[in-house]
Amino acid sequence: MTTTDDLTLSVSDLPQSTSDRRIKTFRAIPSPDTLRNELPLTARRALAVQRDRDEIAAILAGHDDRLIVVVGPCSVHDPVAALDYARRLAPLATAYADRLKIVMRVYFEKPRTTVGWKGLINDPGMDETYDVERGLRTARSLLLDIIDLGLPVGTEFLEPTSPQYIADAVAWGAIGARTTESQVHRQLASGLSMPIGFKNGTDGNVQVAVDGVRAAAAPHVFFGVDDFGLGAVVETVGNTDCHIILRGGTRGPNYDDASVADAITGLTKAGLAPKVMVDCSHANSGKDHIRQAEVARELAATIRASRAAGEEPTISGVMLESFLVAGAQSTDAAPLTYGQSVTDKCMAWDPTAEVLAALAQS
Ligand SMILES: O=C[C@H](O)[C@H](O)COP(=O)(O)O
Ligand SMILES: C=C(OP(=O)(O)O)C(=O)O
Repeated sequence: MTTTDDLTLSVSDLPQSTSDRRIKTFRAIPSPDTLRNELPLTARRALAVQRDRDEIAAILAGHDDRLIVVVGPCSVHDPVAALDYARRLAPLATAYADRLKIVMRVYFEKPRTTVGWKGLINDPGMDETYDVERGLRTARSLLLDIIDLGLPVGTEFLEPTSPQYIADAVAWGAIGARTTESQVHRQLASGLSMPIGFKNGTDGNVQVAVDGVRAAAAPHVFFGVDDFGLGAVVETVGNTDCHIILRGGTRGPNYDDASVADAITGLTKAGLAPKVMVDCSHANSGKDHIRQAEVARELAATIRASRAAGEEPTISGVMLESFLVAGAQSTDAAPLTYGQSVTDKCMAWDPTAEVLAALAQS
């Protein structure tokens, strides 16, 4: 816009636009409503999601003494392999249903320490073509297929507006270590319809996760988009089904008895339920997939000891990074190994099944 004051400027003084100087493009994508209508949740699936959310919330509140186990790949890059994994997991979820609440990890958005592949929604081809529309469609379609196998799905919420496209199908969510202190993510969690776990910070700080749980329990007003993709002011009621996840940190693991007791003290002081989920991967395993199984067995022994002593275990959930094939490969491996992670190293299927059996016995 030009004002009378600007008329004193010579043409050579006129600036270029000061907006969007570092934006290459804006690409339109379908609205959440369009995608949800194209790939509907259906009443039967919605009933399953609601039942799973309620059961998970009851475990977190101490009203159900089963153990939540969030298990699956670090990230989904190949929906066929993810569904293959889900077909193996579903019978175990049924077999152990009286002792474990198994939730499949179906992570589409990856927070990076610096740069790297940001997940299937952002770049489904893993080739820097960033076909986000395809990524959203593939992600939603996979979630529906997994629900149809009878498995609840868990995912990390990273982009503040992507939940509108998939969250109706999600039974449990996570806010990661790199975003647990972010106001934007705490506000987001306050409006999400499922229980949400806040990871401790990458430096091992657990208080930031406790603060995240408290912040998410409160109502918030913030910027967002509505179901039709229009900018909107979002008002939430707060989410009281949140909990913390111990994932270790730069100073080492934090799943030992003393660290768990410290975390419980922090939760109690904050007036929150004395329950934690423990991530057996990340800094609790030194990102060593073999070590993950050992961590899980140690946790199974701790839970068993609490029960033997007549105490209610404070560990109400366990997380495992697991895929069909052990370890990890680079996103540009050619050819890619079917069923192997392209982000963090994962446990293979057989040790995963053994660990699930050990957890069920705890
Ligand atoms: O869980 C996955 C990774 O630990 C997380 O996304 C960070 O990955 P990066 O350190 O390889 O970027
Ligand atoms: C990124 C993850 O973990 P964290 O936030 O604990 O690093 C993850 O669980 O995929």
